[in-house]
Amino acid sequence: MICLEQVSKTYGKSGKKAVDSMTWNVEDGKITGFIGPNGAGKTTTLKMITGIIRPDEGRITVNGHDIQKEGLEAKRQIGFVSDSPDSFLRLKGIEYLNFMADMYDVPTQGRQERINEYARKFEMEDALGSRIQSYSHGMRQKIMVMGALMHQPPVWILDEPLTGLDPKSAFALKEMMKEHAAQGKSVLFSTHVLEVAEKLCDYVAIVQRGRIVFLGTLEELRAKFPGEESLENMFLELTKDE
Ligand SMILES: Nc1ncnc2c1ncn2[C@@H]1O[C@H](COP(=O)(O)OP(=O)(O)OP(=O)(O)O)[C@@H](O)[C@H]1O
Repeated sequence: MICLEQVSKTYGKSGKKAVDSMTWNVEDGKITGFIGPNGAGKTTTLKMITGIIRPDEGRITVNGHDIQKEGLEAKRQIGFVSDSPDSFLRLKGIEYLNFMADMYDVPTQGRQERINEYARKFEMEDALGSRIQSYSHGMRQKIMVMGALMHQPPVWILDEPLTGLDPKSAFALKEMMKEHAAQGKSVLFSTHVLEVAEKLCDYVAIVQRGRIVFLGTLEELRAKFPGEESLENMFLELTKDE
């Protein structure tokens, strides 16, 4: 479980809060979709949960570990895929996966089996021997997902994970997310694609100008808008500028 208590973040001296007093629990055993308009604060929130940036105020715990005070333990719980998969470009895919496995003390025994399994699921077997810089965007996305999952983290945090994936790989990742949640673990992912959120999520958190404006199941969201069928219209209503 991920717990945020009164978390805020302001960049620079603008005074405008990118994330504003956010209090929120991401439950185990569920897929939680994090949706909101451009600039609403999704990436900032995910980067604070993963310890990449520090909140100005508030507290974040991941499976009971405070990301500020017990960073290593908290980070061990997390597999994070960022929205920009353009890193480690000079490494070959296989080197990157072994690097990630080394970073997280994944035993060599069983490592190759895991690599083979993910490579098969994402049809990356033939690409692992090539440098990441030669990969397409979707392939880079896939190798980042594989790397993030090498240590079998209980908490998955994925920033726009389906962008650029071909239908087969998107299907494979969605199935993996469902299996992970079904094992009682957490999946939190951000998306702009409301159809994906509708089909995949148990819970949605809708963020607008750094604040959570709705948190609950899709049924609860529908109950708020009786007679409205379209998630898009509900989303637009919740996030419209006053
Ligand atoms: N490094 C930064 N420096 C200054 N301002 C930033 C920085 N990163 C984000 N912001 C600002 O913080 C706010 C929230 O941005 P964030 O990237 O978290 O939104 P988002 O919901 O992920 O947006 P998108 O859907 O477009 O990816 C925006 O106003 C953005 O301009």
